[in-house]
Amino acid sequence: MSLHLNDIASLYLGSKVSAGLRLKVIHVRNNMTWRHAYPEFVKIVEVGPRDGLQNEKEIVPTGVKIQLIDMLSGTGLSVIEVTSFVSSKWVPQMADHTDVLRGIQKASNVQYPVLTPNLQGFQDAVAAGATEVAVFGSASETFSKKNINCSVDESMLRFEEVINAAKKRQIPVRGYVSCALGCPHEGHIEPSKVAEVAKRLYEMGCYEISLGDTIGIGTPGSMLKMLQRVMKDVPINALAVHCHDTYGQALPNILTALQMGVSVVDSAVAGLGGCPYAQGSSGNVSTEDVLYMLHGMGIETGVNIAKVIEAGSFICSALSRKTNSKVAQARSTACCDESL
Ligand SMILES: CC(C)(COP(=O)([O-])OP(=O)([O-])OC[C@H]1O[C@@H](n2cnc3c(N)ncnc32)[C@H](O)[C@@H]1OP(=O)([O-])[O-])[C@@H](O)C(=O)NCCC(=O)NCCSC(=O)C[C@@](C)(O)CC(=O)[O-]
Repeated sequence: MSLHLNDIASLYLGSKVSAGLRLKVIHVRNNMTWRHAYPEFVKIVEVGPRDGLQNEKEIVPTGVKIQLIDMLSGTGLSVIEVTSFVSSKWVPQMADHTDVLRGIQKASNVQYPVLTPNLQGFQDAVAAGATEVAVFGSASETFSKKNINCSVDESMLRFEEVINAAKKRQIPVRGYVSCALGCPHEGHIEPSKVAEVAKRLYEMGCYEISLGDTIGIGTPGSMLKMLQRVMKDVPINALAVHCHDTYGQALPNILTALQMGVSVVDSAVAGLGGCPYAQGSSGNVSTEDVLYMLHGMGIETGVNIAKVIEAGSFICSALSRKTNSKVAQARSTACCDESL
C-alpha cells in the first residue's frame, strides 16, 4: 500500500508539502492515528572514499583509494563521493584529489561528487574532470571557523561563488549543513539555525541538502525536532541525512528521518570515518548496516549488499582494521545466513 508524501508530512506539519515521492506504509493499524510510512526507494550516497578516509592518520595510497571506488562503482550505488578539493595543509589525506578523480573508472550510471569549499577548489575540481560538487556549511559558527576558517556568513558568500560558477557549467551542487544535531564546541544547536543555513543553501541552488550529525550525538527525538523545523523551509524531497554513529544512534536516527519522508541517506562503506575538525567523532553509519535495515523493510536501494561487504573487506584489510559494520562482522562468521 502506498501513501503520498503529503499525507505523512501533514501528520507532522499539519500542512501540505509539494513532492513527488511515494511512501510505503509498512504498518497500518485501524483506528490508530499513527502510521509508519517509508519511502519505497532510498538513494544511498556513499561517502566512504571521502568522509571515511579523510581522517586516516597514515596516507592511504592513491591506488587503494581508486580500487575502493572502482569496487563501489560495481555495487549498484548511484552516488559515490570520491575526494575533496581542499587545502592539503588542512587535510593531507585528500592531497591526491586530482589523481583519484582522474584515476577511477567512471561508470555511466554513477555520479562522483567532490567537496569544494571555495572557488579555488571548484576550479581545481573542474580541471580534474568533476561533474558534480558539494559545498559544506555549518549550523555552528565555531565549527565553521575551525573547519573552513570563516564564519557562516562568509562561507555563504564563498558558496554563492561556487554555485554561480557551477550553474554556468550546468554542474549540480549538493550542500551540507554540519552540526545539525549538535556541535563539538557549542553543544546544542537550535533547529532554527539548521533550517536557516539549509534554506540559504537551497535557495542559492543546491539541489539537495545533507543534514550532518557530525559528531553522532543526535537521537530520534532531536532528529524529529530538527527535521520538523527544516521541513518548513526546504522541501523534504531535497533533504538527506548524514549520520555519524558515535553514540550508536545512527540507525534509529535514519529510521526517524525515513518516517518523516527523507529518502536520501549518506553512509560509508565499513563505517569508516570521522571529521578531522570534530575530535572524537566516530565514522559514518556503515553502508552495509543501512542497506541491511532498508532491504529488511522492503525498501529498494538498487545496491548489492554482498558487493559492498566485499569493498568494505578490501579497504579494511588495506587499512589493517576491523570493519565497523555489524552486518559485515556477522556475515564473516559461519553461523549467519547470507540469504537474509
Ligand atoms: C577552506 C580552506 C581552504 C580555507 O583555508 P584558508 O587557509 O582560510 O584559505 P585562504 O583562502 O586564506 O588561502 C590560504 C592558502 O590555502 C590555499 N587554498 C585555498 N583554498 C584552497 C583549496 N580549495 N584547495 C587548495 N588550496 C587552497 C590558498 O591558495 C593559499 O595557499 P598559499 O598561498 O598559502 O600557498 C581550508 O580551511 C580547508 O581546506 N578546509 C578543509 C576542511 C575539510 O576538508 N574538512 C573536512 C570536510 S567537512 C566534513 O567532514 C563534514 C561533512 C561534510 O562530512 C558533514 C558532516 O559530517 O557534518
